[in-house]
Parts: sequence; structure tokens; C-alpha cells
Amino acid sequence: ILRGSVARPHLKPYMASLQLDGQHICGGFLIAEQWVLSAAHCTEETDGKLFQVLLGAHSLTEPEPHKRLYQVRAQFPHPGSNIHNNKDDLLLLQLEEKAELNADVRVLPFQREDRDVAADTVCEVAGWGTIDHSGTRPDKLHQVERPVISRDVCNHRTRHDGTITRNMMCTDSRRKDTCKGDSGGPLVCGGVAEGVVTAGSRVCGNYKKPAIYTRIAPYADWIDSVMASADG
Ligand SMILES: NCc1cccc(Nc2n[nH]c3ncnc(Nc4cccc(O)c4)c23)c1
Repeated sequence: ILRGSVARPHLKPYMASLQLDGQHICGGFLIAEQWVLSAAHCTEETDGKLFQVLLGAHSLTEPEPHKRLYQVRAQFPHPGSNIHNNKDDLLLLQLEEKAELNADVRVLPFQREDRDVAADTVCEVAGWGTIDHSGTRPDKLHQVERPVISRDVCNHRTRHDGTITRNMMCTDSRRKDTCKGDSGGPLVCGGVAEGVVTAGSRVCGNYKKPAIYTRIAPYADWIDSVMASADG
């Protein structure tokens, strides 16, 4: 997160850190006791290894009362996701067991009504992604508020030039923005997850490249079907 602030500890109890060998790779969030939602692109450099999921954390390194690292039983990238574009950039992770819910570990509801969030709505995004252009990685969770911009503005030829589909949404990226390692985290508007951070052009903090999110509502049926099929 560029030019945000350190989050209030454990006030985003749905946040997950997707890790490989103890290193934070991507964000994610708890959508059910045994399920985390993130971005499919996060699996690009994992060469088949499964993530471990850290829940209940504020600091990535310090001991905290409800911090716990969960093994992943299975990972389900959306079938339409691919390395060439941002389409269907969603990843469902089934935890090895149900997460123990408490004050620091909570499920975040996601939007099921497929209707665009109005432009200028101020939403919040959090993550352990880089906090400056030299790629400094924070120990503590950071957050930033960002206004939604309309798909038409985001698709302008000087911005993302028509690549933003109905299944995506954008926020203004002037100065304050998402960045490397924030992918997979939720865009929260009015207490509900409306989108999932996708890297898109990977640029951070440049107003000409607004931040892109995969809208969740269009994928509610896919999410429900994967959870139902794997839960048995
Ligand atoms: N703001 C959109 C957004 C959301 C999520 C991730 C991203 N960026 C990135 N995702 N993956 C990456 N691998 C390498 N470099 C990256 N961006 C980068 C790194 C250093 C300086 C800088 O200005 C930008 C990214 C960008």
C-alpha cells in the first residue's frame, strides 16, 4: 500500500497473508470458516507449491494472541484466469481445517448483488504490500481509502484503454494506491467486500493507471459451487 497508514491492529480480522516459506506473497480474506479468497495471479511464481495462510495477524513477525498459520488443503484458481490478462483473476483456498473464529479472525461478507459501486464512493483497501517505490515491505498491515472511478473513465484511452470489463472496477491511483504484494486483498465499501485487488499493469501510484479490482458479485455462483463441491 503506497502512502496509506498502519491499520488499527486487528480491526480487519478478515485479512489473510498468503505465504511461501514464511514470506508474505499476497493478500486474501476469509469468506467462510474454511475458505479464503485471493487472486489467481498470486500462484504465478509458486511453481505448484501450496500457500500457507496467516490469519489473525497485524505484525507479520511479532507474536500476537490469535495469530495462526493454516495449511491449505486445496487451491482453486478460476478456470478463466490466465497469465496474459486480468480476466477472472480469482483464487479460492480451502484451509486444511476450519479457522478458529475470534476477535482477530472473522469472516467478511462479499457483495452478491451484481450492480456497480457508484463512482466517488470511498472504499478501503489493506495489505502487507510494498509501501514505497523502492519496494520496502512493511511488517504491519497498512490501509488506504480510495474513491471508486467509473468504468468509462478507467477505460479512457489514456488510462486502461478499454480493457476494464463489466467484471472489473477501478479506484483512483493518484499517489495513494495498491502495490506489489497487495494483490488478492479485498476492496471494502460500506463493510462489504466488493472487489479483489489485481495487479493489472503492475504500476503503483500513477494516476494514469488506476488500480483494478476483480468485482466479486459476478462470481458469487462460482464461489458457492466450489465451496459446496469441496466441502462435500
Ligand atoms: N496499483 C496496482 C497494483 C496492484 C497490485 C500489485 C501491483 N504491482 C505489482 N504486482 N506485482 C509486481 N511485481 C513487480 N513490481 C510490481 N510493481 C511495482 C514495483 C516497484 C515499483 C513500482 O512502482 C511498481 C508489481 C500494482
